[in-house]
Amino acid sequence: MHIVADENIPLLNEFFADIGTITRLPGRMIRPEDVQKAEVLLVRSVTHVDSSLLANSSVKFVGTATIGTDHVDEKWLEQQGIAFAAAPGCNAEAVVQYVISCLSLHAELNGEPWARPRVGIIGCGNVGGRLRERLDKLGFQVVACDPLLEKTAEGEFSDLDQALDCDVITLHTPLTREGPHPTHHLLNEDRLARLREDQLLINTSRGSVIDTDALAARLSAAGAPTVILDVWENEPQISTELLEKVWLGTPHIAGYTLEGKANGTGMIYQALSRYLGLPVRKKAGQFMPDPGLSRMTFTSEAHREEALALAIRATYDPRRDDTALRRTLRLPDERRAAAFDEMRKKYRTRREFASIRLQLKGTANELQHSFKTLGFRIKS
Ligand SMILES: NC(=O)c1ccc[n+]([C@@H]2O[C@H](COP(=O)([O-])OP(=O)(O)OC[C@H]3O[C@@H](n4cnc5c(N)ncnc54)[C@H](O)[C@@H]3O)[C@@H](O)[C@H]2O)c1
Ligand SMILES: O=C(O)[C@H](O)[C@H](O)COP(=O)(O)O
Repeated sequence: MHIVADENIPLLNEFFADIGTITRLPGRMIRPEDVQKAEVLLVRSVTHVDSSLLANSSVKFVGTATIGTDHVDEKWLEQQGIAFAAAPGCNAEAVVQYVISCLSLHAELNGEPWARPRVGIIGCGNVGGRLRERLDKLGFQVVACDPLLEKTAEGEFSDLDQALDCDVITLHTPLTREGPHPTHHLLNEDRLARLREDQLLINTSRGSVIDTDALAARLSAAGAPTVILDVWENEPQISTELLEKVWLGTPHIAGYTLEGKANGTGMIYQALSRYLGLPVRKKAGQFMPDPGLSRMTFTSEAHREEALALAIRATYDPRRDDTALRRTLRLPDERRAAAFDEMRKKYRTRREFASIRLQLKGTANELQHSFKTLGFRIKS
């Protein structure tokens, strides 16, 4: 069996070498001639999978090792009888931890208590739903907006305007252009105009959920909100004007923990195995190496806010990725897009909170509760 795969999918050999022969290609460069004789195509978010790529191919199965599926024409695949599998939720935990790190950093730099702001979560699926639960347990006031879920899911939901009125607004919708609640340019000029200077807006969903030109203009006007962007319109050709104006900008890596990426590969391996009628023998967890940092100790002196900030930041500090992305502003225009992709390709090994075991010596129960809620492991 011939498998064509994006070279940035981790653990390709470990999961797929005994299923077929793998041809690895840069995801943005996969062409119709590359897949013509392939039976299986494995991609990440940068490969557009549609009739123009697959019409003359022998591909029978497409897997994307990502949560987002806006790069795949699922309707066309279905019409052609081509099986399709994505990896829902694979890196949801990574994105939740990215948002929590941003919230913690913002609170610390503004001298604000950690759990004070009201957080509006727009889109409450795998990422937003998990974030909602986590923040609820940590004592945040959460305003959840998800018009597609509100009729079926438990819990209270609010409308978009209520979510957009919160101290922090965080976007977790898919990118959609059709249906009753399309998200393309959901945050348009009109909605952006209503945001206030004291608000923090975080986008880890897809760049086009916000209108770039309108946001750049809003950030140049008086009373602009603080903005953190992980995702951008027209990646990898992102707006340098916008990057200069946001508080933190990262190169679409919110989901890039080792666990998140490996889960994505593991999920499409499972789907392909089931499709081929093969036994599912491997799991992402078996390929996880020991983390570089595996233990931290806090004593009874530990102040809750500082201890949480320290542990969160030791695991992930968004300023590191922001600094690296901002360095690309110095490059000539024609090299910037390649640098964006290169940062993602060579992204360091980032681990999740659960990879760290905390030793708590006589600390308050409240601190222990917060650490556990965040997902750190506590050494008893
Ligand atoms: N930055 C990253 O690295 C990264 C990583 C993972 C996922 N993502 C993006 O985040 C998105 C969300 O991920 P997820 O796993 O939570 O997806 P999901 O499909 O589990 O949940 C999305 C939720 O958004 C809701 N929704 C749809 N349209 C909406 C609207 N107009 N207003 C409010 N809610 C709406 C849906 O009902 C659903 O509950 C993905 O589609 C992907 O594009 C980005
Ligand atoms: O949808 C997702 O899962 C994420 O956006 C994913 O992390 C994107 O990473 P890429 O596929 O571009 O490597």
